[in-house]
Amino acid sequence: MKLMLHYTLKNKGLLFFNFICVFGFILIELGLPTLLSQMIDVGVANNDDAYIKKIGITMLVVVIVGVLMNVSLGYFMTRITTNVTASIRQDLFVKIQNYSHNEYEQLGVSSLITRVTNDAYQIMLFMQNFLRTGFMTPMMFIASLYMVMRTSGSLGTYVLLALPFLLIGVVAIAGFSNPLSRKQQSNLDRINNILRENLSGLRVIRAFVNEHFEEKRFGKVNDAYEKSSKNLFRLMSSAQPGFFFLFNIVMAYIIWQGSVQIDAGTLEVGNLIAFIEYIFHALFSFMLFSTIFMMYPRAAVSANRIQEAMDTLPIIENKENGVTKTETEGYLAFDDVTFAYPGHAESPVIRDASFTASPGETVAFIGSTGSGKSTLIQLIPRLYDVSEGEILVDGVDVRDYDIDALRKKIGFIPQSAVLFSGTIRDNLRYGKEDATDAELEEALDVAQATEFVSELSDGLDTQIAEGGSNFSGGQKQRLAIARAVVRRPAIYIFDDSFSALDFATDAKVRERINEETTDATVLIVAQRVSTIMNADRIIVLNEGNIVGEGTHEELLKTSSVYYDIASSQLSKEELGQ
Ligand SMILES: Nc1ncnc2c1ncn2[C@@H]1O[C@H](COP(=O)(O)OP(=O)(O)OP(=O)(O)O)[C@@H](O)[C@H]1O
Repeated sequence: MKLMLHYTLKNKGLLFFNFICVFGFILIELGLPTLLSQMIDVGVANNDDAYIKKIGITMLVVVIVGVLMNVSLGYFMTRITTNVTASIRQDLFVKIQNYSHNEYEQLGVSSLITRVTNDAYQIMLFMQNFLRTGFMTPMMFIASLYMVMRTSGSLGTYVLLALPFLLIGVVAIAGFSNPLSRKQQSNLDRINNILRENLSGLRVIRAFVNEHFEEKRFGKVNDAYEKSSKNLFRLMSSAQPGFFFLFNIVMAYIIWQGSVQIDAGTLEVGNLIAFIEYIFHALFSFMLFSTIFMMYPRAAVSANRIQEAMDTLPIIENKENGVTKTETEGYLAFDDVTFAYPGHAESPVIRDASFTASPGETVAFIGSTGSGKSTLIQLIPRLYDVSEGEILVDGVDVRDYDIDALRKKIGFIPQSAVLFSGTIRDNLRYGKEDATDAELEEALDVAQATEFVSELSDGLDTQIAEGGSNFSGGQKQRLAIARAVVRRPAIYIFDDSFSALDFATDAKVRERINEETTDATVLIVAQRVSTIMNADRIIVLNEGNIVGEGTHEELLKTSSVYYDIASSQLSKEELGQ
């Protein structure tokens, strides 16, 4: 409720007009039966044609104004609803953008997608109803009830007697629907999760002929979603016939009692007709409001899920007034760095790591799989924060930087190349918004991508399909390298970014990078010794510890771990034996 209220109150002007329209509409709806009763009891009873005509014209004008009020209400309600949901979606998106890896893992990517899309949609549905019905019905109910009691207190008592039963029904249904709504939304998260995995892993599924298994897996969560939805909808739809039943009983009883009073001469026909209209309005308002009341738990579950995502604080916080400028560019130092993933404090993945890297230097990292190479380099752009020790970039602790300024110093090329939908040009400019075509072509040349891009009929304007699926792994990697080169950062970080390139291309790309990055600091993580053997310095990692540091030749002599890796990949000649 807090979330919906907060965003709704941002539209105070529109809310005011929404309220005016509701109020006007109610006055008109309740004025009509009064006019009708006057027409019957005064005009018709006295055969006064002029009076009937006068009231008739007044009623026509009132009806037209009522229609205009209703149309305007629709307009204001729609504007508020769309404003509110668009703002929620936008703010949530911005919030998610600022999450660190930890929060993505904690809340789950699929769940975050459901929150931005379906949960926001649930709120929109609720708001649409609330701003019209939720505003109108309480006022209509109270005003109608007042008119009911004013027209005939004795008949009105029957209406009052029926109310507690209606109230108990509504509260009970709202109570039952809350856990069912929560279950339904979390089942939707699971559907989204499987769908995402399936669509992105389609090739693997086909290669392993596992379509049937996946169908069964999806079927299971789909059934669970269907079951929770069925239970919820069954509960909601059972409420309406129940209310209508009670509604009709009250109406029938009142018409019967009203006829008895007319017979006895204590009630006039016009009054009974107006009375029935008022009861209709009162009970119908109650019923409509109860629908809102029953819809609320569902919207509240969605609002809570969005609120939870909004309230989640990223563990990586941007320092206020953080450092934006430094005297030098590209100096890196790890000082006794220990790191454990959040929630795994007892088993650090990096232990007491210390090393330096300077502009013009290429420092490589090698080690067995799982030794902590990717983790170590992710600490530099603060994708995670160190648990102990410090990382200095140009003499400043990375935690003391303005995070954007820090990341602008770095060109990060991750293990699996990520391309965005759009053209090749758009993707390359991701590194530098105002890069000229000449700069883009230069970067493509460094990444050895000129040839395949120029062979494409649309060249730089070629559209990249979702996930870059219209390019090979090696082509994607080269485009990702070019994107980083466009930025001309002070520090390049290649996280196993040459793995999908053949040996010749790998060598050419590195040669060109060496030529182009004479002033930059280059960090390369690799599995292939041939990729890093020419680096100025190689750091050997083993189970999170730095167990060797030096040139290829030095390490062959001093590090048994390095020697084992190298001897498993290189020939005796290459090993110099
Ligand atoms: N998000 C995470 N949460 C918890 N543990 C993680 C996470 N990511 C990695 N790890 C663990 O950290 C250790 C180091 O992983 P890392 O990816 O840094 O190794 P690596 O040397 O880069 O491996 P590879 O060469 O296979 O890419 C592994 O034991 C891994 O299970």
